[in-house]
Amino acid sequence: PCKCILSGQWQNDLGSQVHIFDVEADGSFSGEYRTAVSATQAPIQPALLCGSQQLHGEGQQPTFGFTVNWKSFSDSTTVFVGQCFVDKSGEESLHTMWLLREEVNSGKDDWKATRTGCNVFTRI
Ligand SMILES: CN1C(=O)N(C)[C@H]2CS[C@@H](CCCCC(=O)O)[C@H]21
Repeated sequence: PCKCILSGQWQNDLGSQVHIFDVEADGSFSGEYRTAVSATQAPIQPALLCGSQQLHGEGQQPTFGFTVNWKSFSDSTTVFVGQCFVDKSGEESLHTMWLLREEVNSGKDDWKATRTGCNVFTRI
């Protein structure tokens, strides 16, 4: 069964939505990230993402990673890394950790430019 092929629509507890397009034979994919919360007054437009997932073997709980280039925000970038889990009733979830790097004006602000967190996405 093709469990945890990441193609499709996902949502997290912050209300963000991720649309992952087709996953290639080498595991690579692209997609869009729509945040529900806006850090600025700029209108929210979908940000592009690209990444890859493990596809080898029968293990149906593959690891993956992807990068989001924010459009309507402060020239920041987020990288996500995680694993897809399937529960007893076949429900899939993406357990991720992320690093959000904002662009700061000078190197002396470099120390405070990266936030981290963890986040779970489920299919919608
Ligand atoms: C909405 N979010 C979300 O669904 N996350 C898992 C976290 C990690 S990416 C961040 C949004 C960053 C928006 C761009 C910016 O504010 O510079 C936050």
